[in-house]
Amino acid sequence: MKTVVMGAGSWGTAVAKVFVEAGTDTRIWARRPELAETINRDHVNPDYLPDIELPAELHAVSEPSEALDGAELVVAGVPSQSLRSNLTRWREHIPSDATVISLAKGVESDTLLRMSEVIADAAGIDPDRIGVLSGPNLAREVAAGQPAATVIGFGDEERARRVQDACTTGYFRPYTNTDVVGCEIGGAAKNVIALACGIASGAGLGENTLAAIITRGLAETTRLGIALGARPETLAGLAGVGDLVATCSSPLSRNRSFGARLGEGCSLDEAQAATNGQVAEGVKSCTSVRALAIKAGVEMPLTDAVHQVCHEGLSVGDAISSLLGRSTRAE
Ligand SMILES: NC(=O)C1=CN([C@@H]2O[C@H](COP(=O)(O)OP(=O)(O)OC[C@H]3O[C@@H](n4cnc5c(N)ncnc54)[C@H](O)[C@@H]3O)[C@@H](O)[C@H]2O)C=CC1
Ligand SMILES: O=C(CO)COP(=O)(O)O
Repeated sequence: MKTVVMGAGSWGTAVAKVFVEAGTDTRIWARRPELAETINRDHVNPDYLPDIELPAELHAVSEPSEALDGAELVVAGVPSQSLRSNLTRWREHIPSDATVISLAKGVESDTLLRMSEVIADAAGIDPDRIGVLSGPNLAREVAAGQPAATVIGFGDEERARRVQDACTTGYFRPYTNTDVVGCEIGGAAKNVIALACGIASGAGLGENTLAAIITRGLAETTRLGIALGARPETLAGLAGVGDLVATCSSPLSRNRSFGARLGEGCSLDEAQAATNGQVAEGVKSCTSVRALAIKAGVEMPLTDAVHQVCHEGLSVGDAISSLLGRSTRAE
């Protein structure tokens, strides 16, 4: 399955390495020509994964037309809020029978569309050909070859199996799942809950608090998923609880680290400045996930609190008091 990964950030680069190591003919598109040159010459991505040696077979290009030429599988690896504008540029070069998967974990701000819906809308691709790859996959750990599992979500199971074959290695184990909605909601919502965990941890709170946030975060994510047509088992699986636990627990998570800076008292701008250009998707998705929940008539108190802390000036102390001040109820 001739594959191109469109986006050479940390996750796009790690995923391209996995596909090459699974024996798949793989290219990577980097926006900046100098990064493509460095990957080809030095077999390293110095900005995002500086200490990881990339396979010599991985060829990088910076022209979308060249990258997409003859691709049977297109892996979209740019951040959620830039996916639409990129697809508009890639659209005419995507082969008409190519399969497309998204790596991005977010919900588009203006439209509240999930990433697979953005791909269908912006590139005019049949939804049967669109899927996602989502799971507990911190890029640095996967790039280092540490054992990890993930989910390939497609409505069409046969297509999911072909992608699964193209990225199975001795350390990377993809499972298939036909519940694309569940995979996407799990991936987008966990970033928001990881921000909440970071905020709590930055404010000096301990493991009991974090366990409560993770567990109640899963409950509100599952409520939203079910309201949008997801299967609860998906949210109890790798793309749900698996990714939630990895992201909420790891110091490698950009969302958790971003939240920790807010919890320590940094402003949103100060926390943003400390990311070195890396994306913390939950900062924007807290607002779009909250809006999706309001539209679906679902309560998401943690997501609402994260949105208010990030974008409405609510203090961390007031957010905690307001969450604990909610009326008591059965679990
Ligand atoms: N890093 C990780 O561990 C994982 C990330 N993801 C998801 O993968 C997606 C991509 O994230 P990363 O690769 O980690 O991001 P990153 O922050 O490492 O890099 C983002 C990449 O997108 C490029 N980019 C940024 N704005 C762009 C634009 N407007 N047009 C074109 N390219 C643009 C950057 O140059 C960079 O190559 C996100 O949705 C993230 O949630 C999913 C699983 C793991
Ligand atoms: O999605 C991820 C792990 O599965 C990466 O999380 P962060 O974007 O918070 O680093």
